[in-house]
This record gives sequence, C-alpha cells and structure tokens, in this order.
Amino acid sequence: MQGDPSKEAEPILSVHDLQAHFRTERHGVKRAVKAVDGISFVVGRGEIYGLAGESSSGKTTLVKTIAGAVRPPLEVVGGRVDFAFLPGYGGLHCAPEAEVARIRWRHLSYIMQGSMNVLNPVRRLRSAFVDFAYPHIGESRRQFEQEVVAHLARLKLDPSVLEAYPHELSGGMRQRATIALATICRPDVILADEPTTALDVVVQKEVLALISAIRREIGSSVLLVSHDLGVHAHVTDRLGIMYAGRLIEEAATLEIFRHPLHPYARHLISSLPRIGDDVPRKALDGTPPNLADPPTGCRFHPRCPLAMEICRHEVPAMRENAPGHRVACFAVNRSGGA
Ligand SMILES: Nc1ncnc2c1ncn2[C@@H]1O[C@H](COP(=O)(O)OP(=O)(O)OP(=O)(O)O)[C@@H](O)[C@H]1O
Repeated sequence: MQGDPSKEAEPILSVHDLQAHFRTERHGVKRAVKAVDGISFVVGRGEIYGLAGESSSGKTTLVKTIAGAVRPPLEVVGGRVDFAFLPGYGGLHCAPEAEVARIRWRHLSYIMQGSMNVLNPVRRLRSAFVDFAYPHIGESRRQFEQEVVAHLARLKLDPSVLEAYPHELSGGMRQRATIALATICRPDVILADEPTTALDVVVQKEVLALISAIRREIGSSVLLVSHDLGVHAHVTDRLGIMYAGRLIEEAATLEIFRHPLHPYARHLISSLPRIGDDVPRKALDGTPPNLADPPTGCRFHPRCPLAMEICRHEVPAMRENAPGHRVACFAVNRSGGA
C-alpha cells in the first residue's frame, strides 16, 4: 500500500450528527418527518459497513443524503458528511456542481434500490457506460471499450449485454450490469441500497459474492443497506442498526449476532429463523413510531421491555459499551451490557 500511513488510517467517510427531515405541508399544516435524526458513524477504507433496520427506519433517506441526492421535500437540517476525497464542504449536498460531477462514479457511486433507476430504459447499456464512465477514465475510446469488456468479464457478463436495452436482461443480469457500472471507475466508496432485495436467493448470493470480490480487488469501501440480516451476515464487516431515524447499535457484524445489546437489536437477532428450532418467536408489542410525531426520549421506549422513567424524557447517546461496540440505551449502558 502506498502513501501516507496516517491518511490510510483515516476513515473514508464520516457522518456526524446528521439530521435530514422531509418537510411537508398539507391543508396548511406543516410537518417534518424526522427520517434521519442525529446519526454519527464512520466507514474505514476497504470496509463493508452494513445498515440494518425495519422498513421506514430511515435507511434509504440516510444513504440518499450521503449521496447528495437531497431534493425537496427532503432537507438537511443539521450535521455533516465528510469524505476523505471531498474535504471542507460538509457533504455532497453542499458542494458545487462541478465538484459533484468530478466525484460521482470516479470516487463515489450509488447503487439505488431497483437497478432500473440508474439504467435508462430507452438506451442500450453501452450508452450508460459511455455517459457515466468514459469522462473519468481518460483513455482513448478504443482502450475504454476494452476496459469495459474486461470489467464485464470480471462480473461474468458477456460483452453482448452492451447492445441490450435494460428490459432485455434478467433481474440478476441487470443488477450485475449496475454493479459493473458502479465499479468500473474503481470508486473509493460504493453506496448500495438493498442491492439484492428483488433477486431470488441464488442470484442474491452471487451478487453478494460479487460485492465482496469487488471490495477485495479494487479496495473500495461499501455502505450496504439491507433490511435482511442474512445479507449482513454474509458480507458486512461492521453493522449499524437503525430504529426510527436513529442509529441504536453498532459493532463488528459477528459481535452483534453473538451479543446484541439494545433490546431492539436483541429482538431482531432472536427473531431470526434457525433450522430445527420450532419454538414460536414472540412478536414485538406495538408498532414502529410515526416519524412526523415520534415519542419523546428514546424512540423505542413505548415498545421496550427494559424502559425506565429516564427513557421517556431523555435521548440516550451512543456510548461505547465494549471496544468497538456502541449502543444507545440507558438500561444497557447502566448495567454494563449484561
Ligand atoms: N418523499 C417523502 N415525503 C415524506 N416522507 C417521506 C418521503 N420519503 C420517505 N418518507 C418517510 O421517511 C421515513 C424513512 O423512510 P426511508 O425510505 O428512508 O426508510 P427505509 O428504512 O429505507 O425503509 P424501506 O426499507 O421501506 O425503504 C418514513 O417514515 C417514510 O414514510
């Protein structure tokens, strides 16, 4: 590895106290959906960091904000996002357009939910590669074409896919093509939002193996969003669990599977099906909160078996309970995580 070792140890992405709300108005009544509310974490170089949490916990909004895809009614109301390759702006949403164009695909790529969102349905795949990647590669068109074909082969795609329209490919092939597009410029960071959700189990495994291989080969860091803990168990190094717009626990993925601390994380892990174990799983009481009017204090307190008086009034901070294991829970942090 080349370069300044202190720089290599710096995180590639740091998110600090990020708050992104949807501000809406209906019949003259204004409301703010607090989809991302005070989230802080870092992603190291070459690391695959997972984000888990149930539907509507704010995962997609967090990734969109990090990607700079902030359009009304979404607004960043506080905090910052720092990339090692984009110092000083506090996030892509604050950077000038020229900087954003310089960074997209080359330093940062974003695999959105549903591969059709990136691929233009009325243009052949070749156009997508030329439009997105060619300006960054800085080679002759012929060399560029050769590089694209070699990269497709790495992802087990035949060069003929370049002549195809997106709807002519299977879901798995489309997702591979999207990953090829997102990785051809060897970006420092890949944001992947539910990259396997619409795929069958076999293709899902292939796509996850691909993401691991890409990380190994080109050294990219990956922020991978999935509601499916099985996906995280397969590929992520560290895992952050979100609940109602906040990060409530973070640790090495294996550590969370073995020793979940937050009552919500414990519930998620204990609900996972295990072969041969037919003990009925207990559902969590209550429903996820309305993020336009979330509970005061800890947002999980109305459903929490350990809730205490303080949980109703004060927001628990993320604290390191054991080395590398952070959790936001008064009950757990007071008892030392037992
Ligand atoms: N355009 C919008 N206007 C208002 N509220 C929105 C909008 N988009 C999302 N939300 C709300 O923001 C909250 C977080 O949604 P988000 O899609 O980020 O969650 P998620 O964890 O990614 O869920 P899923 O896994 O279902 O995509 C939800 O309460 C959702 O209803």
